[in-house]
Amino acid sequence: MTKTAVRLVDATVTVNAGSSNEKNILDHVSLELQPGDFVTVLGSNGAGKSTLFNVIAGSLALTSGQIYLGELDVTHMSEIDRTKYLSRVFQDPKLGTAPRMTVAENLLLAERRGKSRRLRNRNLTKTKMAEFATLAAKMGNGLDSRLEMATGDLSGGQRQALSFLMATQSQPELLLLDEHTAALDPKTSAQLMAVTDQSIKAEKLTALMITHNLEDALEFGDRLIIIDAGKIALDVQGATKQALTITELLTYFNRY
Ligand SMILES: Nc1ncnc2c1ncn2[C@@H]1O[C@H](COP(=O)(O)OP(=O)(O)OP(=O)(O)O)[C@@H](O)[C@H]1O
Repeated sequence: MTKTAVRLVDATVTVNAGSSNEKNILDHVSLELQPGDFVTVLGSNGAGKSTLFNVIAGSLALTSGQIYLGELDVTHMSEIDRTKYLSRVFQDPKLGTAPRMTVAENLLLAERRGKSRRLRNRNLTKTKMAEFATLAAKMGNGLDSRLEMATGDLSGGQRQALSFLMATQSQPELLLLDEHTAALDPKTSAQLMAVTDQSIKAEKLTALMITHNLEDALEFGDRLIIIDAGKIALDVQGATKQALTITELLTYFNRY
């Protein structure tokens, strides 16, 4: 049997059950990712992309179906407990970092992902600061020279780069990127996207990335899925993904 990184079996979320507004916002979705898969996720507004991420992360419970991380059935595991295995980066740079803490303190906190979150600043030794500077330097945006700056004083791009670093620094078994470059200007967004791609490849991370940028969805990752009305409407990988065009992708959006 092939090892899986994440597996959804018939995952369904029903809202307004029993009323005339009853709806499956996630509708019997079965999806399996192998370790190292980098999957881009497209879909129109309200299609169910965030719902998919919410059920994987544990912030929304399934009505029926199962979710596995590796071999572990996490269907009923709390969101907090799932952070031992997965990380999520949101669109808003303010989410995911503590504003009054310095960049180095945030990185120290992220190192303790899934363990006790008690922070001891004496752990920020010279060696640790040098290690964090090397880590931050790979973001290529000056974050490494701001390790002692309060995170709330960073630019949006630097803060989002920090969120990404924090999400990846302990090599999560699954990385959820929820439109993580959407709030950034085009240059900053392209820079973070390039670092994202490099990190996922270098660290062989398994990742799902929601984006509304069709070019990014085609350029990055080795698999692409489109969510439509809570279902997977398209799931392509390898050469089939490479052969996809923007025009073909648009046919999935022009139906509405
Ligand atoms: N708790 C809830 N109760 C009722 N309806 C909900 C709930 N959460 C989400 N929905 C609905 O489910 C549908 C899917 O929402 P979701 O946020 O997953 O879409 P999305 O694809 O992420 O959209 P966007 O691109 O706008 O972020 C929407 O119609 C939304 O209004």
